[in-house]
Amino acid sequence: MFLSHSLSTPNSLLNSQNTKQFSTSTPTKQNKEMNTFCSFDSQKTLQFSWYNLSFGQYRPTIQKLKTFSSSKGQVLLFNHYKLQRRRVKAKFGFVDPLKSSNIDINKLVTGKLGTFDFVLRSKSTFRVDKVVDLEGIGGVSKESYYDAIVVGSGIGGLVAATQLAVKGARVLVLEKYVIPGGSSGYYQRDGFTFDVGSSVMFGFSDKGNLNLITQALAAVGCEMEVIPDPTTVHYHLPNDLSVRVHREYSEFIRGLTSKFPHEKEGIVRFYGECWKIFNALNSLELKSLEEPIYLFGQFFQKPLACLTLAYYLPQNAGDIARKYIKDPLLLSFIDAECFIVSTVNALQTPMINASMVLCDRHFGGINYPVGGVGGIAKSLAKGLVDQGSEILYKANVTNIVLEHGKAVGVKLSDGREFFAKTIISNATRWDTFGKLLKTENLPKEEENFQKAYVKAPSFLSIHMGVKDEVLPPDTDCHHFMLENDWTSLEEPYGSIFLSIPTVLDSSLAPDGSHILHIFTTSSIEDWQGLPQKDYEAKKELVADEIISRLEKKLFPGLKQSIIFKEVGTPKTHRRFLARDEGTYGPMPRGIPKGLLGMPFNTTAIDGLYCVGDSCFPGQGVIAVAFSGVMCAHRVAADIGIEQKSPILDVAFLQLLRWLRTLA
Ligand SMILES: NC(=O)c1ccc[n+]([C@@H]2O[C@H](COP(=O)([O-])OP(=O)(O)OC[C@H]3O[C@@H](n4cnc5c(N)ncnc54)[C@H](O)[C@@H]3O)[C@@H](O)[C@H]2O)c1
Ligand SMILES: CC(C)=CCC/C(C)=C/C=C/C(C)=C/C=C/C(C)=C/C=C/C=C(C)/C=C/C=C(C)/C=C/C=C(\C)CCC=C(C)C
Repeated sequence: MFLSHSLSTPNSLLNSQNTKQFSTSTPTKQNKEMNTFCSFDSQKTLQFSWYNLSFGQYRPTIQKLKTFSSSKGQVLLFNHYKLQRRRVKAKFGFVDPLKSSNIDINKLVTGKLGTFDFVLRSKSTFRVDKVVDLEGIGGVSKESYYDAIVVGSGIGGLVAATQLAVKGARVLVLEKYVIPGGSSGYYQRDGFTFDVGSSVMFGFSDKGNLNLITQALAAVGCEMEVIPDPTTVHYHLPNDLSVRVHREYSEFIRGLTSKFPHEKEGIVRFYGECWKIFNALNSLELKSLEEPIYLFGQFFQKPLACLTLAYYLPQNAGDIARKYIKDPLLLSFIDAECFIVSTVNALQTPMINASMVLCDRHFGGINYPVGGVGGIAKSLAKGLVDQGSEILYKANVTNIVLEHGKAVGVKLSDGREFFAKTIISNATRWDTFGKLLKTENLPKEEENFQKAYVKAPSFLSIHMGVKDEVLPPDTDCHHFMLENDWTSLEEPYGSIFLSIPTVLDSSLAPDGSHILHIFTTSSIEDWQGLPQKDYEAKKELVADEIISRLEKKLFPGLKQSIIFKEVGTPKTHRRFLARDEGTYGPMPRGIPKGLLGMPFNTTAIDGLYCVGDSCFPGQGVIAVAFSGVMCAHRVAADIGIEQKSPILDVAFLQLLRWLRTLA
């Protein structure tokens, strides 16, 4: 795989109009040809370092970059690097810079060594007129010791990594799969680009403080083109209750009150209370709630907003809905509103989380990234590299290495080891503490978490390509369907989620066709222990039933229109996302005290942090983005690149631990 990116953080010197590019090839010790290119300005100042994008099990490390002028007036630049298993010295020569006119400073400089592909990017400054020596590899390079290693490149992990990188930390992200994104990744088949998971993007607008995905991208110089979705979701519910959630809040309220005129006041008051919370959230600068200097600062600057949030922290949406609404059918509708984002009913959904999503869809609106959701992770990964940090794919972390009880590194399934000041796990807490850490006892904190939360079920996903004539005109992008019986809402296969992202972005599918991503909750137990043939047959059978239900209720002729179909089960989620039992995230065992019991990013293990959906505030792409922002702030404070007070920290973290026990 050979990648080329555009350089989004060019150094001012490299930006010079007079920048030149030149190339050469030099045999290495292994006698393999290597071609490299580099750029420099007319003042003969070079700026770059090596970056490796794709390789097998070796990780070249920059040791030295050195330059000299040859008798022919040529400029040569040498780089030593180390392969993980055995060391190889390599020389990189760059010839005749001043004669070359082939300049493209907007391209990252790419190179190849044997089977390795490289990208050269700007970093350090060198005078090109200095003759220097080439020897001197030895010991572990400082370059291979990181400020933070992030295990996993889901949105949670990537946001933590990029936020740290822009603060000046050197980060290494290790991803088991071949592309970034995890549940927010993508895959391509027969001309279709499928989103692995949800296509509903909250926090992706250009308004306010809560557009965390937009902000995470902007932090690393990326901006994505988006398509506004006029309808967040179209509900198709029992008793033919059909509700469209319009982007315009007033239109949504008008639509809902027309179905429940007797509950008009209750509707306005319930959603009004959500706005109170949303506005409080939106007025804050969002950083780590585990960092007391920041938190006290926010209390000082915005006491009302902070007290509002503190008040709602232990509350659930269902209780508040019941204060205003009496009609059981409308309360069931509120359950559905919560279920689609939390996989539990309103009584189990924290009020802060419900408010966040029930308002953001009208405030910033739901926006779909052109080219698919996968572009978000790709952009973040590129931004990370542009900041001088690194991401390795096919890097399956099997162990978190502890030294005197502190997390100091990780070990991969192929034997490679990497070390850092801090380790951040984007694997679920169940995977982190059940698999990656080989400690005998589960820390008390994690025990408490596992007592309060269970793994939410996974999904059965059907990705289909269909002929476009099967969709009526004005079909919405997102649908939620529960046909007959409200009691099936939370049952496996009870309700059906459907996204048709090609309604917004037709470039995702070949002409004349649409993508249907259908998913429904399903548990791994249903799919375990089956011989391969029976497993395949069961997939077909269950998928066929789901498609029949959609055909009956929404799209007559659906089966006949299928061009492509691929069915994934909880086992698929487990395999590709490395999530225990393929779980969608944590789900409260009983009625939680809002968000009070959710752990933040620090863990009982010194130097080990968690990020992602098993951390505060839970499931959801925007939620894990927030968890990434919080984690980066806490880690930055702990490694000394953000302000911290050790005394306050001890007291405050203990207080938070105690508060969680009240949940
Ligand atoms: N699970 C789903 O079905 C699904 C679907 C749609 C959206 N989502 C959303 O995405 C959110 C999850 O985001 P997230 O950032 O917490 O996590 P994530 O699951 O999206 O990403 C975790 C990443 O870590 C990698 N990983 C895990 N263990 C690893 C290991 N040992 N070594 C190397 N890499 C490893 C995985 O391959 C994955 O890329 C969910 O809450 C949900 O809202 C989930
Ligand atoms: C600390 C203490 C003690 C105190 C203090 C007080 C305060 C200040 C507080 C504060 C707080 C805060 C800031 C908070 C925050 C929060 C947040 C941001 C949250 C967020 C959330 C979010 C979420 C949850 C989201 C979610 C979402 C989701 C899940 C989505 C999903 C989707 C889907 C699945 C789709 C559907 C589809 C169809 C229908 C088709």
